Amino acid sequence: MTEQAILQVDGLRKSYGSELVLADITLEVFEGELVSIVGPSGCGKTTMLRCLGGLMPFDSGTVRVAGEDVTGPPDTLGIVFQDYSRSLLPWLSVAENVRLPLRYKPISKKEAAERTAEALASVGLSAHLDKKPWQLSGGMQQRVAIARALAYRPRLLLMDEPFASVDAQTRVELEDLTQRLWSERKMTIGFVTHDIDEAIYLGGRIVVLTRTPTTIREVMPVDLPRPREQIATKATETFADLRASVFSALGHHQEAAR
Ligand SMILES: Nc1ncnc2c1ncn2[C@@H]1O[C@H](COP(=O)(O)OP(=O)(O)OP(=O)(O)O)[C@@H](O)[C@H]1O
Repeated sequence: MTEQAILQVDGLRKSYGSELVLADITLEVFEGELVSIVGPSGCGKTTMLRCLGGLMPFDSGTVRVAGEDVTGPPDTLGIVFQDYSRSLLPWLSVAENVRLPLRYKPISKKEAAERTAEALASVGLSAHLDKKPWQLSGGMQQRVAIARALAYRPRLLLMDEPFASVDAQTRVELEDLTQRLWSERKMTIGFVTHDIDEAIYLGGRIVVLTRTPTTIREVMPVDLPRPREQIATKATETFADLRASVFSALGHHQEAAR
């Protein structure tokens, strides 16, 4: 059986006015993969995810999710953004925030309620259903945003620097939560980060982007067994070697751009 690409990006090009941001992105992500995408600050990571998620038009190229050309937000795709304070509605409870997008799915109210409860349980927030997002810590708010995406049951989940705004301890907890949810739910995840260790720790492959006008510099396989563990995995020689390789792939480009 051949592997099925859930995401196919071919020659994606995107400018803002005269500023060319994405020059040529060609990438396949296969069903069940967790792919990390790293790149220098401002290289267009968010722009790329917005194009992949059908939230923004692009100049040329094609994006296909589950075999369908992306012209608007695909039903099979969920996105978790970095800025949870803007993505959650402050006047709705935690449970209502998670349930909201399910209104657009052809499912009964009963099923929507079940999915909401199940998703919030899986991120450890069953005790906080009736609170407002602003009554929770930053890490808990990002768990709500993750639960909202899970309840939607996407085949492909894109995460845009989701843990960049939380403290270091919360960040490692959320990384482990992501790893667990990915392995339990057999989802496909595209995880954008500028943190090299996070990219290696989570990814089965790492896509390294250049600076703008952005292309893919390198795709590196991550040959580390799962489940990964924060201290043991990061202490391995393979992890250290990968850290050096990703660092130099990013740094090499900076040299070339001078
Ligand atoms: N809506 C917009 N209009 C015009 N230019 C934009 C817009 N959004 C982003 N840009 C520009 O496009 C480039 C890439 O921005 P983008 O936010 O996609 O990069 P990024 O890699 O996600 O950045 P960061 O590492 O800071 O998160 C930047 O030069 C930015 O100023």
